[in-house]
Amino acid sequence: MRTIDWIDEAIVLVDQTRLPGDLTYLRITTVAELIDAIKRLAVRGAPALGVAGALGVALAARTGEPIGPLREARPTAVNLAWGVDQAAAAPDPLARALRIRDEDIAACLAMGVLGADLLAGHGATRVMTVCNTGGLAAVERGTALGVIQTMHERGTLREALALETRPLLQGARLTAWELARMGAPHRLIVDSAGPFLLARGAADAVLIGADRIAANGDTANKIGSYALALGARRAGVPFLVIAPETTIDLATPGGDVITIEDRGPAEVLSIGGVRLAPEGAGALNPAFDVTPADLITAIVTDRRVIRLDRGETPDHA
Ligand SMILES: CSC[C@H]1O[C@H](OP(=O)(O)O)[C@H](O)[C@@H]1O
Repeated sequence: MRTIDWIDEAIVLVDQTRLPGDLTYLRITTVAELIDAIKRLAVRGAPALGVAGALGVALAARTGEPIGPLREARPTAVNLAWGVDQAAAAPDPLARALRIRDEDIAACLAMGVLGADLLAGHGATRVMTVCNTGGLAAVERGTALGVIQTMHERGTLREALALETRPLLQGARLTAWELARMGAPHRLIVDSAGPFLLARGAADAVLIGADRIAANGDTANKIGSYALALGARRAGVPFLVIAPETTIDLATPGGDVITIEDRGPAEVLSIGGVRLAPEGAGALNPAFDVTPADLITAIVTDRRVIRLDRGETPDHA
């Protein structure tokens, strides 16, 4: 099952807003439809957004729609703008987009091996993760959850603890769905339990994905990642970022200048269309946070392991 693909002159993608209840696909034939799917997280996850952006340029070549609004549809994941730029600069945008798709499939396999090898070296069998970083966030297999899948396939996964990931519940809805499909041992936890469970020794390592990695290693990822990094450091367990090279943005010097998507109060005040908070309550809803490089043990990409704990950085490793 590919999360996103090009089939019969259209983008076909899993509608992730319907999971875990229904596995359904959207057939996208205009850039406007693609932008809507990106904004409502029918398609989501940095690598998947890179492929979507590139395929969107191929659509625009057919429909004549502008690509600027596509490039800006979500600001934090560097991959979306990168995918649009790559395809727009290519003589054949569709061919370039299909290569990006295939490169992502290979990258996720490579990250799984490098990450599982690194964790084996630490004797880690119980891992904690936030949000969703499986095949649903890429084309196939994914990043951090791709490492967990590789561990499971090798028989070295004792348990994955997945944060539910409020407010949109990517962990409870998507990661738990993917882990169940692969038959991997897992349990869900509420987000605020993560640091405490690390303090109580519930996991041997924390694995997260990334939406944008700055040149110094500061990493933007789903809200809650920073808290896990603080908890991991206090507990003395490795904190690993798993992301393809395409998520590294050397043009961004540090995390302080990364734009953090604000998704507005509604997602916090209600859930599944049911109002949680009293009328009149306000809410803050940053979709991502930034983990400083000095709290990250290593960044595992499809080509290398960047040991931030040894002074390496993405621009010097
Ligand atoms: C494979 S990295 C995916 C990355 O994207 C997620 O955010 P969202 O669900 O809002 O697209 C989260 O930050 C993941 O780590």
